[in-house]
Amino acid sequence: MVVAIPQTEFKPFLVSAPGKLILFGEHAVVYGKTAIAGSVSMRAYALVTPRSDSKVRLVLPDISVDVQFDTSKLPQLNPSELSHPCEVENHVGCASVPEGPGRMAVLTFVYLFGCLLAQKPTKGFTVCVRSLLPVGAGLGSSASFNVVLAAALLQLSGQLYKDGKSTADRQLINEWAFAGEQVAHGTPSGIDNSVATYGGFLAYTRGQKPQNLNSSNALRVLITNTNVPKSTKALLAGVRSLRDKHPQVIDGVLDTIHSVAISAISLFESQGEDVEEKLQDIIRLNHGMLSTLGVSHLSLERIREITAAHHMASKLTGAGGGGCALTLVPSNASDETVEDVKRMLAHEGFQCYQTTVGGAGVAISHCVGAQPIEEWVRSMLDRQLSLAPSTKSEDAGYGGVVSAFSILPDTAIAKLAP
Ligand SMILES: Nc1ncnc2c1ncn2[C@@H]1O[C@H](COP(=O)(O)OP(=O)(O)OP(=O)(O)O)[C@@H](O)[C@H]1O
Ligand SMILES: C[C@@](O)(CCO)CC(=O)[O-]
Ligand SMILES: [Mg+2]
Repeated sequence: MVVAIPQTEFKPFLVSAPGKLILFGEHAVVYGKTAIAGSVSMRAYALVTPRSDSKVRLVLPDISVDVQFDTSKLPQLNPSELSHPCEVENHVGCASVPEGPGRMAVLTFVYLFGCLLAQKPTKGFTVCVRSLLPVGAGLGSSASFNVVLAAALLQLSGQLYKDGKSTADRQLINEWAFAGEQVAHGTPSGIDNSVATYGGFLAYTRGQKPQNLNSSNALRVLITNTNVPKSTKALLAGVRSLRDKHPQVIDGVLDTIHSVAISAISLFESQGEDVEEKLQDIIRLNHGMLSTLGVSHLSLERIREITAAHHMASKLTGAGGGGCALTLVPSNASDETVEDVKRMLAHEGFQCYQTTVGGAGVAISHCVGAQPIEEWVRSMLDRQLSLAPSTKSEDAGYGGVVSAFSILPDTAIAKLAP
């Protein structure tokens, strides 16, 4: 049963969740094949603060959204009466949802609010989400956004019993975050929200419990953002239509991608001398298959060329069509070589990130006592960033996040409005 918390009972709280890096198996995972992915150290943060009126406000400075609704105007939704979460479009009623790039994010909020909170009289609150992840670049920014939003609304509805720490809490967060991904993308596999919820390094097959991978091979990975915008929804639809036209051919490609992921699992667990070389091979093979599916881009091919000249294999990661590429850096590559590659990539206008793979999933922290909110947010960000050991706060744009959050509470949040 849903029990909404009266506003006076809740103190501000902060939810965070990581982005993800898919090493092998994107797209094929949508069709029931296995993929391998891990969390990255860059995270999304949702700060939830109470209000004295009955409005709910959603502030998304990263995509220039600042909307406010009267709780009584938002639709009550029963998920079992909608054939798919994306149908929320037909139920927004008189709640005005902006056109443009923020529309999907707001619709997701309306959907989750309508399912989780609208049944009960709910006092007002503000949710502000900021992210250290590049938006729409293949690192799972939508999934971490959906995980923090789902966790925040579940927390407000009184459905989390252990602040998101128990298996049952995480399962619930993951289910609702998946619904959020469905609002935006139609047919996601669930891998992105699973990584953002559980964190770690895992093999994922749709409908099965994710399998934790304990890689004995510490991976050195370079992520390069092409800065070419792409639409995950359109790329998923493109692969679907190709498969509808040529089912046997495309199923063969998807099966090969599955075999690549299965080989990768055994390589991650083995110790042989040739493991790294074989991983480089299957990275190239996996990219070739993705290119066959039509989801590569000239910019991604350029990254492959530059890194190949330094004996490093690269592939697209995430939905493709632009976004990011990952490069496996051989353990014997000198720092000088890596810096050379990074310089050449930067020269082409690409942006490189260095991150570790694997780290904590969703985390919720509450503001307690009389601590000023700005101080508390800063200390929480410090603590939550330290969940991902390799992230240095200054590398990750920490200052930007704090300044967006620090002008909360609500009276000052108007300054964030575009
Ligand atoms: N910081 C954010 N604030 C608000 N909305 C966000 C934020 N980050 C992501 N989103 C939502 O997610 C959308 C981008 O999701 P999309 O799936 O296209 O890219 P991605 O998740 O970064 O890449 P991929 O799915 O390939 O890993 C944005 O248009 C927005 O709706
Ligand atoms: C392209 C895809 O496989 C990964 C997007 O990060 C889509 C999905 O699994 O939902
Ligand atoms: Mg996404």
